[in-house]
Amino acid sequence: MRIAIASDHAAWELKAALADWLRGEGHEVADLGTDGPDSVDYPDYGYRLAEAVADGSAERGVALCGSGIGISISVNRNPACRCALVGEPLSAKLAREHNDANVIAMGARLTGIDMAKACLTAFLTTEFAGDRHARRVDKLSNPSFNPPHLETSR
Ligand SMILES: O=C(CO)[C@H](O)[C@H](O)[C@H](O)COP(=O)(O)O
Repeated sequence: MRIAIASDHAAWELKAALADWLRGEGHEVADLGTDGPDSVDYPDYGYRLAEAVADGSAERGVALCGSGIGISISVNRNPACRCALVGEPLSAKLAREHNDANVIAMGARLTGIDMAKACLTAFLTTEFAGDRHARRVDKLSNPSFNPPHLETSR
C-alpha cells in the first residue's frame, strides 16, 4: 500500500521507527517529515499529509504528534480526509469498519511503539463495512449536506 507518514518534533522518532517497520512489511512509504527534534508546528505537517491523501499520491496516512490531537485536527480540516485518533487496536479497527478512516493519528507521548504497530496493523488490514455506515460517511463527505433539524424533547 502507498502510505504517507508525518509528524511534528514530538513524534519524529516514532515516525522514523514506524516508517522503517512499514517498509519492512512491504509498503511504499513517503516520509513527509519532520526529521529531527527541532520544534515545528503540527499543522504544517498535518496539512502536508492531508494533501498527499487528497491528491491520491497516498492511499492511507499516518499522522503523529505528542498527543495525536493537534495533528488529527489539522488533517481533518481537509474534506478528503477522515482521520481517527486512536490509542488501541479496537478503535483503529472500528475506524476502518465504521468510518472508512483513511488517516490514523496517534500520540507519541501516550502510545508506545508496540501499541502503535498493533493499531497500524488493525488500520491497514480492516475493510470498510459499508451498508448503513456508507450512508453516514457520505454525509461527512458531502459539502452541501444540510443536517436535519433535531427536535429536543423536554
Ligand atoms: O498538538 C499537540 C497537542 O494537541 C501535540 O501533542 C504537539 O506535539 C505538542 O503540543 C507539542 O508540544 P511542545 O511542548 O511544543 O513540544
